[in-house]
Amino acid sequence: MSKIAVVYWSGTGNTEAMAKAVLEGAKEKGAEAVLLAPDEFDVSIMESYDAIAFGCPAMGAEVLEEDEFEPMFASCESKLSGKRIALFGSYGWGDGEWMRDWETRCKEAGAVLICESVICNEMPDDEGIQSCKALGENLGQ
Ligand SMILES: Cc1cc2nc3c(=O)[nH]c(=O)nc-3n(C[C@H](O)[C@H](O)[C@H](O)COP(=O)(O)O)c2cc1C
Repeated sequence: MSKIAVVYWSGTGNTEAMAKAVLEGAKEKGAEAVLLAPDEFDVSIMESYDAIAFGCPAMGAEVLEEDEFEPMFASCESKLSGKRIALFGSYGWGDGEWMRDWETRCKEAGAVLICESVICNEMPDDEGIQSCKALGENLGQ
């Protein structure tokens, strides 16, 4: 059984709704999957997961949330090489620049992005939830 971590930050619940759908998708594929906040995850436990979904909304000016998520993610970055990951998050008024920059960062760290990232404008609609579930299924199989 594969072990999946869904590590996310959410200020107003939009990315949280996405994370829950990712979790559901991974579990439906038989994976042992857990939802974790940034303070429950760091590089020291990264190795114990077969794959990781990272979720964070666009914050600041097209960046990851800076107080909790960014330090956690930065600590993992040096160990991302070869790691199977997927990214998701909600945004407001932008065009997804934060996600493009985040993907570039992951690729430069050598991570294996196993599927397309999922971005949703504010609260995910049904289609967004289905895309998040599919992301979880990809990770879980
Ligand atoms: C401080 C702050 C900064 C934000 N910066 C951006 C941004 O740069 N680009 C964007 O598209 N949305 C931005 N947003 C909008 C959020 O990404 C959007 O509301 C998202 O749905 C929040 O997700 P959450 O409910 O998971 O916290 C910002 C929101 C806040 C509160």
